[in-house]
Amino acid sequence: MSDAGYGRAFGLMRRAAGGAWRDYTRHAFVGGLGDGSLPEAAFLHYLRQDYVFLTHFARAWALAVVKSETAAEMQAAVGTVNALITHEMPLHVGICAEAGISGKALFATRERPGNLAYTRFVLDAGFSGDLADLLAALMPCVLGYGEIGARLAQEATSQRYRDWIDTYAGSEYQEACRAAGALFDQALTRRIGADFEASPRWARLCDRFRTATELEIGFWQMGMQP
Ligand SMILES: Cc1ncc(C[n+]2csc(CCO)c2C)c(N)n1
Repeated sequence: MSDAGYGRAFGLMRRAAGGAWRDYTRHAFVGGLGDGSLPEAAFLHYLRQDYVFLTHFARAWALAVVKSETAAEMQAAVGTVNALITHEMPLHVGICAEAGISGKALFATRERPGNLAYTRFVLDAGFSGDLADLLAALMPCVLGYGEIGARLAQEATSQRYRDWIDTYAGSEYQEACRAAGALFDQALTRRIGADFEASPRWARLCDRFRTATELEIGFWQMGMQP
């Protein structure tokens, strides 16, 4: 598969991540969303953990505002902070409420270690590095879900998790992925030059991308263990 139009840096890092990318985007949890075999208890457990995840993910995008060097970078980052807090997080609250999980129970969710490791890894990439480091850690999440949603929309054999699939396969999210990929290319070009692979920083940036990808695999794994 190509980079799905999510930009040049993503295509290169995705390839450099090797089997980890495949294990993330074709995990058994993803297969269960597509064929409807994922137990509801696992899905709801995942959603509750994901709510906590999004809280810290919004903090990481807020850090991207802090680490921005241009108005365009600031605008892209703050737009994502806003989308996360005003759209994505209430969506989780709504789905959980429909399933009988109150806001109080959702907000009291205890964070699993793998969840904690992932978001604090991303935040640390930003605290200890620049916007290139931070975005390398953020991209597997943003673009991986875009790729998974687009594929499941074609291949799903069950309607059970159709709403979840449609959220990520939809044109609005796919457009957000193309914008994130463009931001990533521009931020890297500004900081390491246009010949990404020739930069002395490239290997380390690829490492951050791969580690975040491995932490996504761990997140699916956690989702299957309510
Ligand atoms: C574990 C986990 N990984 C990725 C996503 C997807 N996601 C998180 S934030 C966001 C919007 C833009 O940053 C998207 C698509 C998720 N929900 N949970």
